[in-house]
Amino acid sequence: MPMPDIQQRKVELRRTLRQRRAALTKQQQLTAAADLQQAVRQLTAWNAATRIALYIASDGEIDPALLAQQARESGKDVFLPVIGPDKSLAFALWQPQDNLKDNHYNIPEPMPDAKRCELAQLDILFLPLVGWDEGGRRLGMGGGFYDRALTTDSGPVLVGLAHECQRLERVPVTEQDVSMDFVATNAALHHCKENTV
Ligand SMILES: Nc1nc2c(c(=O)[nH]1)N(C=O)[C@@H](CNc1ccc(C(=O)N[C@@H](CCC(=O)O)C(=O)O)cc1)CN2
Ligand SMILES: Nc1ncnc2c1ncn2[C@@H]1O[C@H](COP(=O)(O)OP(=O)(O)OP(=O)(O)O)[C@@H](O)[C@H]1O
Repeated sequence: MPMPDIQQRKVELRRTLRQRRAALTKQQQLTAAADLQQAVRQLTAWNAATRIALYIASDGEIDPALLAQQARESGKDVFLPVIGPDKSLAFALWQPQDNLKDNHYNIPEPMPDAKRCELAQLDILFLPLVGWDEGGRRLGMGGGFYDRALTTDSGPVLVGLAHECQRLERVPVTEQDVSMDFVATNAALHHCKENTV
């Protein structure tokens, strides 16, 4: 399929899936966020991890705030994505008392002076996403931020966080799209690596 068709298809799927998660009630969101913890606890890498990155939920995304709290309680450092002027993505330390500042997309991020962590030093990277499939293919918000940041093979375990209702039969991807090792949802931990072709 030529590239423009894939991009167009992604635009349509984003619209559908964003509407679907926006339709979840506050109560459904709270239940999903609580249930997400069961799935994440099944990750082998979770117990030993000392540095993890996640995100501040926006636009109906499943909320990893409880995970952040749990991580800190077990002594892990929690990092958040910070968008650079060159559209790069860095990861900055997020401590509960920290003031955050809204980025261009009105998503709060740590201040510029917050301690950074190299991607290679993270143990687990939890990714926000709009759509996912069993093969670990990821449809994001369309900025390409994570794909550009994840161009090297070595790095953290990549775990997408999502509502089960954001699942697609197959996410259309290009060569630049980075696939995930796992997807943790409100219903299960999906192991993706063995399914990728
Ligand atoms: N919670 C969260 N944080 C994140 C991401 C994410 O997907 N979720 N990102 C993942 O990459 C980065 C931000 N990427 C984003 C890309 C587009 C839009 C967005 O709302 N786009 C609007 C157009 C806004 C505009 O350009 O003014 C839209 O599509 O409607 C939001 C975040 C870094 N932080
Ligand atoms: N490694 C890369 N190098 C340069 N450009 C890239 C790279 N990866 C993605 N892009 C570009 O970024 C744009 C958005 O890509 P895509 O639609 O895959 O974003 P996304 O994964 O949905 O977004 P995000 O990761 O921010 O949630 C596309 O124009 C794509 O070509």
